[in-house]
Amino acid sequence: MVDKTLVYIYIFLLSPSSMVRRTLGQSTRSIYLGLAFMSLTLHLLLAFFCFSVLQSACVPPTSFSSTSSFVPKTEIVSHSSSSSSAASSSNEPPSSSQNGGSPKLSSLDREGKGSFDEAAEKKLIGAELGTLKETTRSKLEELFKHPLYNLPRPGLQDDDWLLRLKTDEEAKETESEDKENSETHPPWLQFHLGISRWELYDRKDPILAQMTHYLATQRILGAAQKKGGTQLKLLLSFPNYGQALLKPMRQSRDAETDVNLFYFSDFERHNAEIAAFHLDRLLGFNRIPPVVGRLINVTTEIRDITTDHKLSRTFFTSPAGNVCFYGQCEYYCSTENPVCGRPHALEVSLAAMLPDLTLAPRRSWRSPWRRSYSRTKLAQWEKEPAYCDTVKQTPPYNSGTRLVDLIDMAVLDFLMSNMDRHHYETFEKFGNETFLLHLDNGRAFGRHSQDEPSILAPLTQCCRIRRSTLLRLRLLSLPEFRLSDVLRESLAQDPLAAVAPLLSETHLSALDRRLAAVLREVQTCQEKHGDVLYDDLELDDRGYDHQPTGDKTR
Ligand SMILES: Nc1ncnc2c1ncn2[C@@H]1O[C@H](COP(=O)(O)OP(=O)(O)OP(=O)(O)O)[C@@H](O)[C@H]1O
Ligand SMILES: [Mn+2]
Repeated sequence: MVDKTLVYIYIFLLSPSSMVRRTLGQSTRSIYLGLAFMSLTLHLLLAFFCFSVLQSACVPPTSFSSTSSFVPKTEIVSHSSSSSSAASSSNEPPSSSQNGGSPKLSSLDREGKGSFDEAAEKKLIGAELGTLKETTRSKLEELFKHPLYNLPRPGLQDDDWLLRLKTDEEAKETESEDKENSETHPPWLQFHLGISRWELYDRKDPILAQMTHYLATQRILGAAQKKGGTQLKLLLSFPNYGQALLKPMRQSRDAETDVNLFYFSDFERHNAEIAAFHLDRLLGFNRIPPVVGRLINVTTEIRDITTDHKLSRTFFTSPAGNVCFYGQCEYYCSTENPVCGRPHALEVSLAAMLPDLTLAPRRSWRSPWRRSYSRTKLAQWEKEPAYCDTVKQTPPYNSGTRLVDLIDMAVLDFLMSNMDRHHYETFEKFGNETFLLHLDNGRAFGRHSQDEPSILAPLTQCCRIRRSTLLRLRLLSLPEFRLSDVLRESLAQDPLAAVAPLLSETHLSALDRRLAAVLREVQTCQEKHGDVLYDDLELDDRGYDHQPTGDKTR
């Protein structure tokens, strides 16, 4: 800066004065020289002032330069690195550096506490304001420490696991070998082996973080269209035979559903699939397969590697120079509704695939509260106020946990405003005594400005709810664990959070509003009925409930 000032003075002194010499006479020359001298003096004074007074402003803040490395706006390379950059954008501290790069340690519920130098942070954001403690405490971590998220798990017998690798005899013979194998199994296989009668995964199992890391980072070896359903989705394959269900981003994240579109013709959203997985986990259900966001290159990671000709021939370059495709399906698979990269980069959701149907067949159940899927007709449940009485007497809703499971699902769907739950699935192996799979959440989170009370019909019409569910909902309505706060924190761990928050603040606050509505609904029920709560906290030690639906009440 000093050099620059001197150069400017030099130019000012010499250039104009040499011109003056050529054009003016002797008398005026002395006036100009006088002026030049004054100007030089003034500039020297100015330079001196800058040195003495403004020196600090000219020096880069070296003491803060180290902090810039804790907010890396880096490329999405791994679960842990992306989570730290995502957390930084919401003023959360990064996850522990010990977790860096290691999928094993980047446990989903350990986010929020890091090795970041607290003194440096105090300096940076001004701890004297007294807000530091508030901003660094992880509500998510606290929530998962709560006893309601650590209830004793039912004892599991052989027939309570979906898959088994070996018979008992074999396992005994090769116990150590077996243990070794379980450490080298690819994450998707470990995920499959962890599916039980009562839940899809154990929230505390490190395999969950390994699974999302795997989906977010593995090389894509194959991509083909997946049949079933109405909208475009792809089946990706990874090394070690892993697979994922891909749903692409089709519209801007915050685009609200067109008010003139029926729920069954609304676009599916990749961020809804991701957010639904996080929400279901926060509600303590663990009934949605792990879903993670990923930024893929449509050209190198789909177009160039796919052997699915029906898919590859729908690729084109748009007038804006973006690489697009549309595939073949019932809804929105046309040139007018392309899925486009920017120019190659595309946000997608990747869901872990469930075990193949040949290994673990599933049963699909039509929901008793299914909508009519007609523009003109109403469904039975919309016309009959006592509809639930009929359902309660109809197997499998007349015994076990099926009815309250369905009500759990209705609560999840109401919170995220998913009107498209026409069917649900269960694993055939477990018969009727098992959890319900909450698959296909692509049409959730379409509208934040409105709530859809009809989604809660199973709760309002039956006036039943699991005790554990209600207690967790109450917990999530407290300021210390506020649903919007824990979901924001949870979603910040997804790699795509580095691109933009997965749910806008408007959607997050809609969740708090809807949660309050659910609690009001339960309150209204309790004022009218005596058998609202289904006490699932007193089941037998295998999680079975042997009594008819009406008996486990409080
Ligand atoms: N993670 C998964 N693993 C294995 N199969 C899955 C998974 N997710 C979904 N499926 C299967 O794929 C089918 C289609 O998926 P999905 O329901 O998400 O598609 P869709 O186009 O949204 O369907 P719809 O148009 O009926 O709403 C599902 O019915 C389910 O059986
Ligand atoms: Mn769908």
